[in-house]
Amino acid sequence: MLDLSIPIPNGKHQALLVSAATAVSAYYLFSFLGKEKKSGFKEIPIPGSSLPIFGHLFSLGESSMHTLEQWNKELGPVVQLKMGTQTWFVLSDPFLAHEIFASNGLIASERPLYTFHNLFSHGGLGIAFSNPTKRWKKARTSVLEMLAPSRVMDFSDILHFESDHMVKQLLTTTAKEGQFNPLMVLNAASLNVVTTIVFAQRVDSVDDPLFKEVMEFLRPSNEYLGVEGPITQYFPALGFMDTLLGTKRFFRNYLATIRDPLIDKLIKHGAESGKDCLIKNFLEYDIDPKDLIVMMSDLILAGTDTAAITVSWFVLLVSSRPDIQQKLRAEIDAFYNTHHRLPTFKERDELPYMISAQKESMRYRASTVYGLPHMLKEDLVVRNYSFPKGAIFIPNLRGMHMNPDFYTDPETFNPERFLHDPRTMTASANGNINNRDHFNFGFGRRMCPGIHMAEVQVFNACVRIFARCVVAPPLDADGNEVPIDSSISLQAGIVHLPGDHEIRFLPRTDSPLNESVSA
Ligand code: HEM
Repeated sequence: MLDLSIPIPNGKHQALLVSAATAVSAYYLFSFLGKEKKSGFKEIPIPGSSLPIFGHLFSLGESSMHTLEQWNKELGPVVQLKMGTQTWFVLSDPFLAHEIFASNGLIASERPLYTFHNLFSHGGLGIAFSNPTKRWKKARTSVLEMLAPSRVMDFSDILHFESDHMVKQLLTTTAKEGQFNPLMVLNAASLNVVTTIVFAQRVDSVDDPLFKEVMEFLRPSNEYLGVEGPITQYFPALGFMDTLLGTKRFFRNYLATIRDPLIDKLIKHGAESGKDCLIKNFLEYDIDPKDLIVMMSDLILAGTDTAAITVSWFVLLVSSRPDIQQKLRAEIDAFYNTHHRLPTFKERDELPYMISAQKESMRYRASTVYGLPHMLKEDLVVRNYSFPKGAIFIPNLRGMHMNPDFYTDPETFNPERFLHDPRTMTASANGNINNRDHFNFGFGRRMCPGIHMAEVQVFNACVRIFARCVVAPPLDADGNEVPIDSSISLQAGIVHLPGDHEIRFLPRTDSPLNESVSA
């Protein structure tokens, strides 16, 4: 294990921080990450678009992502970083991560509760940013029960409806605008799945005021709560900067005026609605109202962007690959011609290429690079590594997905990679680590409880997109197709999305569903 200790800032850097008030941020921190330690520093360029704004940075993580991936490649599967007063261990070995998080889950499942996580979770309530206490277990169990495969099956009509609606929007927006970034349409669809199931409420389009309200809630949380959150969480001595720059006040105010009222409104809507929805079940659990707000906001935060970005990466990756799209369409059409309807998730075995391509897309471009950090409750020795109590583990999911000891030729996008493994992602994630497909959903006791719902959502979305559309790259001014560069991405806090791009969804002329498209 190599120790890449990053020193607490010296006087010069401190002065720089204080004088450049608006520049205090992860920018500073990650410019350390962009330098190779040992003798002297090697600068690694940081994308010019990255500007530090009020203590956090939207896109700088892109640089840290490549730096950490490189360090893991050069230095081994565990890189130790001294982040001010904290010790981080960045892990890129899936076997080691499994040993730590799954085999030693009882002591490796805490969350580091930083300033903004603490504010977001109202002092450790909810699920995602709370420690594994009895209360957390009860809250997590309630979510696991409600998102269990049998329950998700009950929501099939909702899931199919939202996928169909989304495809219509993708087609009509292309017809109107020529080409566009589909992320918001995809976001509205994944939001609708969560809000319809939980609160019996949905938005009809990205112009719906409720959608805008939800986006206003999601953005700051995603940015502040990602691994590259504000610098003050690594240097408690700089805590005063949160006050000085107003970041704490901003975040408190944002929670009090945007997040909490929005979630409260959704809860009331669901509770009073005449329709079946999960909030009624949650209310039966006798959960403290503040806790309920945090739990529900965890679900929206965790379940909206992640699923939408997953679909966004998939369509981007195949947009310049007619050969792959042809195979996807052939499977769907064959199913349709036999059954006269589109396949449900239960019938996925008839679409092995689709399953494999989805898994590969999630491996090749995951919607989160680091997932969420875990913290160690007690000292732990695994193999010949010794991890101290309080150590923070950063699962480098991208590093794992590009690890040549786990995947053959990992840098190649190979949709056929998982043809031999049609298991659901839930089965794979809970099975033998040697055969796990990918690591998008994290590990052990903190593994994503929405894994099944996410997989069903992504499956439905992709089936319906390729049943009705040809996905095409954008055109330049001369009308020539310009392939989208999938190496350009944006590390936007918790999530990792494709760089800004445009794409086209063209109606298929050869689809057996053509009549329903024009209907
Ligand atoms: C493709 C979509 C999704 C991806 C890639 C994803 C990924 C993740 C990851 C990496 C974690 C952290 C795991 C860890 O700490 O080891 C997580 C946690 C979580 N996810 Fe998901 N997720 C997705 C969809 C969903 C959905 C649809 C929901 C629910 C509606 C959801 C709810 C949660 C919750 C509540 C947690 C916190 C669990 C805990 O801390 O105990 N996620 N997710």
